[in-house]
Amino acid sequence: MLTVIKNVLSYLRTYKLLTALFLLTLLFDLAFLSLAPLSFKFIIDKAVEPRDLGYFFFILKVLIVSGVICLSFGILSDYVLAKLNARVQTELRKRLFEHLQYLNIDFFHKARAGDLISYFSVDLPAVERVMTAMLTTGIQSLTVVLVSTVALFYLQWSMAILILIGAMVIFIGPYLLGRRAHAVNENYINQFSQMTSDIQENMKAQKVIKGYNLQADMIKKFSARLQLLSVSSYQRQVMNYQMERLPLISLLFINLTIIGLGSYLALKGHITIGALIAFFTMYTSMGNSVFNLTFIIPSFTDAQVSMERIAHLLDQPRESNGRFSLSPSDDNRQVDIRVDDVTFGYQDNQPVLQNVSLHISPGTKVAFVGSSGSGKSTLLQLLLGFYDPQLGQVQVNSIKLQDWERGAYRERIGVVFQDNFLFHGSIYDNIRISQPSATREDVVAAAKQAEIHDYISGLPDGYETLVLDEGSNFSGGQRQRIAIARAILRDPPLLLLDEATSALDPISESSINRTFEEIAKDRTVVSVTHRLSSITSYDQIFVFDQGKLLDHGSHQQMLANGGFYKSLWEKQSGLSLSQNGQEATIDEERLSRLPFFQGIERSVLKEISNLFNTETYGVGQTVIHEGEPGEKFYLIARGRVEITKSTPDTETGQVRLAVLEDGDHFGEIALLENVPRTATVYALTPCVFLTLQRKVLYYILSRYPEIDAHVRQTLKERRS
Ligand SMILES: Nc1ncnc2c1ncn2[C@@H]1O[C@H](COP(=O)(O)OP(=O)(O)OP(=O)(O)O)[C@@H](O)[C@H]1O
Repeated sequence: MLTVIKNVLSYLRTYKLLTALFLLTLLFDLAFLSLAPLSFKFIIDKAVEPRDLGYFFFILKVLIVSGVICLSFGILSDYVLAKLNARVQTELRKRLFEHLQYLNIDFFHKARAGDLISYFSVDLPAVERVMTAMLTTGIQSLTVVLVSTVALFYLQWSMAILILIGAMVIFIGPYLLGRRAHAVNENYINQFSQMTSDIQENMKAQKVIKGYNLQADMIKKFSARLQLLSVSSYQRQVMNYQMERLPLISLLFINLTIIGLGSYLALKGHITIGALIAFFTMYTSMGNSVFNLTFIIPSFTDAQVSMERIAHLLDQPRESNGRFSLSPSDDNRQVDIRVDDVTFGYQDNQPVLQNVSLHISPGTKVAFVGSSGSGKSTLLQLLLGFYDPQLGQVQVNSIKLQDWERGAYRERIGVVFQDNFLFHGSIYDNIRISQPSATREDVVAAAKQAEIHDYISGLPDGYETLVLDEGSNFSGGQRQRIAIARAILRDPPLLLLDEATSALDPISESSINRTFEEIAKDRTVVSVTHRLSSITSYDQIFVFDQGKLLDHGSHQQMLANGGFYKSLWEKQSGLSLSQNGQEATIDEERLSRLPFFQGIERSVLKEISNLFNTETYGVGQTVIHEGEPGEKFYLIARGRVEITKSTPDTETGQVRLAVLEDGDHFGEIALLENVPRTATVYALTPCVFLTLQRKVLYYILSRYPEIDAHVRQTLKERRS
């Protein structure tokens, strides 16, 4: 409890003047509440006993005047407390939000979004509640308890029926204020939930925000939101206090009535003075106040937990930040990157990149390729400064990345991810977010370059069309083009592309690749991709496998070198897609590289290649269900799938076996016999498959008994 009180006092320290004003107004309020019983002494001694009606009315006037004065101070104290609360809350919210903007990206991978939101929706309100409870009920009840403890020595109580009637009067005020209070509360809840949505959006957008160094903009926008929330919170609190105050006013009336009526009755000799005093002290009874105090104890418990959580969040490390904003030889458009013997893992002792060294010269186009999970995206994230290497270093323009002021470095970067975040707002704002100083013409020019201008212009609201639910009202390709326009508008010397086209259908993909070719001129481009055909013209290709850099060079050099790149290339070549992406074909050369078709005559392979069908699947669709009979073989012409198997050992009941992509195949046992599928296959991206039915294959092969036997034998061997 002491920690909570200490914390609340520390929050109030920033607002010394307001706090002092509040305490002063509260003092007047309390003075009346506590000292009112003393009036009986005067009434009894100076008015009732000597039966002096004139003096009685004088005391009554003094009581009414001081009552009104104290009531006014009480109302003033409500306003001051509401302001104080709104300020402290705004300050705490801002402090937490600012801190979140600069936390390591790792924090957001580990934390659950809902948990983060609850700092704002649960913890801060708990702090607010305890602050209010402390400054109102806490101080008041404590004072009354102290005073009434002394009074109890003298008093006894009666006239309970009048109290019951008074209690009914107490509810009339809140009833009358009900509708207005409801509206004010509704407005507050609306503002609050909008703020929660903004925060949730912000958390999801951390990559884009960090990539484009948007923290300051985000804080500014959030401050504007807080301003609105602060006003509605202030109104709500004033209303709540009034709702609480109304019964007090009623109580005051009852007090005055009792004092007046009781004294009058006593004056006339109808009741005893002792009964009158006992009745009055009912209102300030210790029991009541003790009840009030016990009522606020849970809020202390809640607040203690919440304050610890908030302190823990504020203790989380921020992104490291250096002091260099310009290198000595900087002309702002040249970005020279050296990765020097870098080892990195998300967890200690589990390196995802091992001893990687490479150089990216200014103005060149380079690609990171390799098998899934080989660390390509991780290296790109190191280049973005999202993580620091555990060993070795990344140097930009001969300066260690950690020594750069992160903002200054990221100002030079344009980044397009596979999934790009679109903020709630217009398309125009979504593009302009990367360059707030851009004019409308600049935005339109960027949209034209990203080949999305015509589409936007054709929408009824054009550039003002609202992006709903993170962009769900646009296709993957349109969202991607908006993100590309965003990157182009920034005109960055360094363009980072992380699987920027893999979520797209083939038509969108090839046209976006042309766009990239266009915008890549005059800048350094680093592209992570698994689609080799899109990077054959790049200056350098770096090939990764299991966290190690295997090879690098131009496409031609690496084909000549042979090795892993050549096998990746061969896996993907020989597969073609029609313009509309609906028809895939495979040539005999590629077929002959499938293990069970090796050594078969080209003419037969040509016939087999014509037997393949094309099947397309959308993201998340199941291609094969575990346990279902299998009669088809699949070859991925384009796309990425996940292979999972059911197991009782994991929470989800599934274990991931592999991720396969362009050129990979699965389900070959189905070509041998009709056995149940041993795993489930999901499409991770839009997929185009070439499929071959067992029955169709053997119908053709029945004409070539030798080949038929060879294929069956190879499949049998591969199965065992
Ligand atoms: N935030 C993370 N926390 C923990 N492990 C991660 C995280 N991101 C990636 N990994 C792991 O690091 C390894 C490399 O992942 P990375 O995404 O860099 O590979 P990649 O070559 O880009 O693969 P892909 O082409 O499938 O995206 C993988 O084993 C992956 O599971």
